Amino acid sequence: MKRGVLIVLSGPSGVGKGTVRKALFEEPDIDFQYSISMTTRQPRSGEVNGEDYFFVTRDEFETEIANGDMLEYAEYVGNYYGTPKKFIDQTLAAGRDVLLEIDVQGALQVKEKMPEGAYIFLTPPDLAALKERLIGRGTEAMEVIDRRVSAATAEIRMMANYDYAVVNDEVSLAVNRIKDIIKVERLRVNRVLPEYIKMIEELEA
Ligand SMILES: Nc1nc2c(ncn2[C@@H]2O[C@H](COP(=O)(O)OP(=O)(O)O)[C@@H](O)[C@H]2O)c(=O)[nH]1
Ligand SMILES: Nc1ncnc2c1ncn2[C@@H]1O[C@H](COP(=O)(O)OP(=O)(O)O)[C@@H](O)[C@H]1O
Repeated sequence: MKRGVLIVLSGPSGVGKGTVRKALFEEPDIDFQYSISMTTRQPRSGEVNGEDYFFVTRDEFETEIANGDMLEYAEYVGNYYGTPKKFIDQTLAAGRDVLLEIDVQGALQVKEKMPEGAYIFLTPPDLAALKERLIGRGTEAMEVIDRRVSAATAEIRMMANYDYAVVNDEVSLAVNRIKDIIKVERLRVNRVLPEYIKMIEELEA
């Protein structure tokens, strides 16, 4: 069976990853799965365990790490965030595509292990827009915002490690660009060829 495509949506904090990912999954014709991350941070009001994140204790998270069950993880502002490995392995093996929405550190770890994925970097139209979005979201103090913006400049340089750059000027436009990327990724020779090789081998057997 043809393996599914791993799609990694990443980019600096405040660029709109969560917003764009949610809008993408509201589209009627989406036929890929979302990899739900695990975190030790407290759920925010309205967040649902097993939908937004798997919310676990530090002990539980550290056990997962020790067992080798995390594809990648990062510590961010005192909390662990990570991607459970089993769901991704099983879904890709079943021929279904999976989307991960993770920070830049995490995406680079995944790329080392799974370079065959499609790595999408979401960019702000400019740095002023990034700062305005972080202010507008109203979840961080000004000092934290300034730190996130300066972290973002370093992260933008990491774009060199990605396959695609998608500007998040308008959410619906960014969503359409990502849908186009996924369509193209499914047509890459290295995804299609193994199936044909198998057919030829069966014919020759
Ligand atoms: N490495 C890694 N980062 C993650 C994962 N899930 C979420 N993150 C990142 O962790 C950071 C904090 O996430 P969160 O607390 O939900 O805040 P918010 O995304 O800034 O609203 C964000 O940059 C997320 O993209 C994951 O599975 N792995
Ligand atoms: N295209 C956009 N135009 C204007 N504001 C946006 C856009 N995309 C996201 N935002 C806003 O920017 C803020 C940060 O978005 P969020 O999805 O939380 O970012 P991230 O998940 O990358 O940290 C939110 O307040 C969100 O509503």
